[in-house]
Amino acid sequence: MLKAQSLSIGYGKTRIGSGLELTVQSGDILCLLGPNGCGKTTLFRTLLGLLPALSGTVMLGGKPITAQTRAEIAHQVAYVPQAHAPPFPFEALEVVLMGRTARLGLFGQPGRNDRAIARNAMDRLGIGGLAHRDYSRLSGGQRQLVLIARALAQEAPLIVMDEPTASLDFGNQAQVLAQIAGLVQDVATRGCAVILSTHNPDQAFALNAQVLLMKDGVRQAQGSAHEVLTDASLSNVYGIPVSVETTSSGRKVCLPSLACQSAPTITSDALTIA
Ligand SMILES: Nc1ncnc2c1ncn2[C@@H]1O[C@H](COP(=O)(O)OP(=O)(O)OP(=O)(O)O)[C@@H](O)[C@H]1O
Repeated sequence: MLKAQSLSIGYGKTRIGSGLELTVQSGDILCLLGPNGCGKTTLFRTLLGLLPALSGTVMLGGKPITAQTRAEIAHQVAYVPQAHAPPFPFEALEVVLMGRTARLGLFGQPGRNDRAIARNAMDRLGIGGLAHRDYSRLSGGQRQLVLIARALAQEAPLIVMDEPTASLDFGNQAQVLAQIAGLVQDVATRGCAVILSTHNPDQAFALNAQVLLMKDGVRQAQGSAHEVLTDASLSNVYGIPVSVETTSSGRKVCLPSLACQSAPTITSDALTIA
């Protein structure tokens, strides 16, 4: 489905990361973890063909992504960005219908089938009641769910989500994680795959995901959450003592030390918090 080899990422002459390798197949969940500024969004933009790789290759559906049109890419991969308020007012349903764009002709208008698919996607996420609300006036969490519904309406076999739970409340975080788990198992979606970034390593355990743990644009560890997320690797990447514990129900959780630390450093050439 998606394969990246020897990938260097960045902006013009500014290299943000290098030596990145990943393969995603139907039914996979790949979780990108790493500190602020380590290059997760830059990697996403490169994998989506929105940003040229500085070197290396991204193959989507067996073809170089650079050789494919936006419409071809959109048939294969949907992107859920972090939610921002748009400058123009749209109904939430219209935003979800935008997921159908690549399936319409050049001047095509969404038809009854497209509307049904968009409504289904909203119902599936429990936000059918928001269909006619002004998207720009929804809460951050509601907007995030609308963008996830837009990706579902796109019916692409791979969904890339940039911090999909960032602005969601506790309950909606669990709901979205459950949807992600359901998507990759669901026969109706023919076992799609999901790549997501998160700042919460517990989510990688909850999803039983594959993990790419990054720091300064470089892979620190890669493999199943259970192999990769250890006290040592998390402490190293986040610069604070972290302990991975197992709950009485057998689930693993990551507990950062709250003892006073020296100031955390945001990686790369980004800010350093004093
Ligand atoms: N358009 C750009 N031009 C140059 N540098 C950029 C650009 N956008 C981002 N960067 C830099 O690239 C680095 C990686 O940023 P990126 O957004 O990929 O990190 P991230 O891991 O997604 O961070 P976060 O977890 O905070 O969202 C940062 O140092 C950032 O300042």
